[in-house]
Amino acid sequence: MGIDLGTANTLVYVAGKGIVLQEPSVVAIDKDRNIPLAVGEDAKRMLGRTPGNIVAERPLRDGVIADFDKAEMMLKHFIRRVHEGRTLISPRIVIGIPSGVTGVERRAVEDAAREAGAREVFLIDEPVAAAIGAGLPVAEPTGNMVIDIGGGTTEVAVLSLQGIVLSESVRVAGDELSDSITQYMKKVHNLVIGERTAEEIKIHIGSAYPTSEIDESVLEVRGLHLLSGLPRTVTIKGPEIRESMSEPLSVIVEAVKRTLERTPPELAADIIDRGIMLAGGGALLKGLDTLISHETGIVTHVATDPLSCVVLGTGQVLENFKQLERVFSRRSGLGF
Ligand SMILES: Nc1ncnc2c1ncn2[C@@H]1O[C@H](COP(=O)(O)OP(=O)(O)OP(=O)(O)O)[C@@H](O)[C@H]1O
Repeated sequence: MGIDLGTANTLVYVAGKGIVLQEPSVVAIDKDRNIPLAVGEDAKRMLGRTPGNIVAERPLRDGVIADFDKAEMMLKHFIRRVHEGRTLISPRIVIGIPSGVTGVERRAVEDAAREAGAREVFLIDEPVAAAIGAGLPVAEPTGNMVIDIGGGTTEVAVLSLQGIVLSESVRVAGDELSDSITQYMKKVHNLVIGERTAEEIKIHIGSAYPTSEIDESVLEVRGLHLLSGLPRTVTIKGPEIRESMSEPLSVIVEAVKRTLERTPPELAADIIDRGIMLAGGGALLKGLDTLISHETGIVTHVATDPLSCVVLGTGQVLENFKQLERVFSRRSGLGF
């Protein structure tokens, strides 16, 4: 089983079957009895809408486990669901984790997977998994750059010969972009909006670079008016939302530039030839490829299915285990 245990979404790949589960990483708990009431999509619908005795939360923050018990509950639930309620046959699990995490954070993911029933747990650096899942020829002695923009972390990595040559991980990604929209709505429109609404605004009229489609679009947003305290609808425009996200976007662009500056010349030449690959849900932000291309002068592509790259990569590792185990344990973060 291959798992992308993400801040925003968890995906599971089963060898021979493909992706069998794709759910938001959210758990809703009955506080009185300490049992999960809902996990995944059902729990996400409860975010910000729960009465006092129920709490709906994300167990991961910035790509790492923030609440161990809830993360374990969630993993157990997903693994059981994949096994369709049958008794676990103690699977071997390959999990993608951000490359910049500490030893303690790695251990937390490994422990949660073991507690959830895994027989063997192997951790793979997310940029490596994303590159494999995006179809980059990572086995060749050529430089490839992948930028994986998830919910909590953005990872920029240069890969060659199946390993990470250099990487940088910043804890600014899709969720930070949504938070900037929330703050903007409050400050400029006096409108208090929830997490889900901010994400919907980003997906519908958010952009990183001007395009006529976005710049002419408007959206009606509902929230609570700060001054009157009453529900209100406000109309917003594409360009103001782009402007509201400029700060976190520049943090991502700077991380890419810093990584390029540190790249050895031969690999840098390869990256100029091959271009940069964008993966992760954040790659779906309109115009982000154009912004990175414009800022770096290097052609930038968006992976075919950015949200699935990491889990597809873990799946490929699983299905070619013997072949990849040798290479990964020697060169990068798989197994330790
Ligand atoms: N169409 C879209 N436009 C812009 N952003 C999007 C779109 N679809 C998803 N996202 C954003 O992508 C992010 C989730 O991406 P993904 O599922 O790759 O993250 P993750 O793997 O859970 O996070 P991490 O890697 O940080 O642990 C969220 O912030 C979400 O709002």
